[in-house]
Amino acid sequence: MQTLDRLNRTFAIDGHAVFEEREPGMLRLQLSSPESTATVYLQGAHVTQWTPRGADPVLYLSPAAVFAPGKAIRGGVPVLFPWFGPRWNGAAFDAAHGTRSPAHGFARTSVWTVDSVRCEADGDVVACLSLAPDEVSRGLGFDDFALVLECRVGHELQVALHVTNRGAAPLEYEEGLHAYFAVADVHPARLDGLGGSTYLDKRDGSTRKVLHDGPFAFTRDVDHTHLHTDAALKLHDPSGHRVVDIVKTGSLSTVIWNPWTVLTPGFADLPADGWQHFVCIETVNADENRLRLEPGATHTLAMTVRVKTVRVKTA
Ligand SMILES: O=P(O)(O)OC[C@H]1O[C@H](O)[C@H](O)[C@@H](O)[C@@H]1O
Repeated sequence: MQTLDRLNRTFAIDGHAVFEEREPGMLRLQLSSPESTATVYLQGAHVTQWTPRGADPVLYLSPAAVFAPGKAIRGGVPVLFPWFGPRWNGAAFDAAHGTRSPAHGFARTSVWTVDSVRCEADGDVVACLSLAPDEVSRGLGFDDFALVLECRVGHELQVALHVTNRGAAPLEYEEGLHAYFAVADVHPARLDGLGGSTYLDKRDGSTRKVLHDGPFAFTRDVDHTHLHTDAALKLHDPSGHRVVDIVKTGSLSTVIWNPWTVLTPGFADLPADGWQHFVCIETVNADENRLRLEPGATHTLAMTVRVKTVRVKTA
């Protein structure tokens, strides 16, 4: 059993890693490197904060987020496994098993185990958490996987999800690092890297479309699953005077999401103006990019984030 005391006795590193319980039943790990700080909740192995020294937080965390056992946290980097959005065979599975498959899978609401916390020679702090099958996953038909989430905090944030198939049959799954990036104002924000890519427009019945060339502007609610793309992305946030670089590995889908004014009222854990202050840019394998992992094989999905401040020219 991972109690606060035991976690601190086993893994705390003076000045670099400490466990806390700010909300009842919600243990979290505070990481601190010379270059940045981060917070990781054990529920979901969920990074809720990453802040380079002297900068504003790079990840958006909803001021109305709910921190309670079993509830998904709105913001940061939710880890999605073994399906993205609604389960692809959800209706059939649920009917056959008399159960209900939660949106985005069970990983984000499961409590992960802390395996290690370490400081590297270059000052980076690295935490590894794991998730093994339990009653919940077995009830949903997933009995033979091993997940490891590795979070590296330094001048970059690196989040890697390693999935291993421990079973005798192929493991089919979807996965995602559903990152919420903070922007000072979404209106002038632009996203580079998806021009010309094919996507499913979920706001239009998942119609298949091709994105125009050049930067993408956020002008309304958006929910795109871009397919067959491993392109690096650049989020320009002129009001925040910064550019965020997002590099993906082991990912062929990129999801972009913003609920705008239209959908925000449907989210009790988002404030009315929340949509103006984030865009989700998600490192994913979903839909046509769903994975099939052979017995014994491991796949790694990873996202690396870097921030550059853009100087404001003064006359
Ligand atoms: O409310 P959640 O279950 O966290 O999902 C929030 C959003 O996640 C992704 O971006 C999906 O593409 C959206 O369709 C979904 O609305």
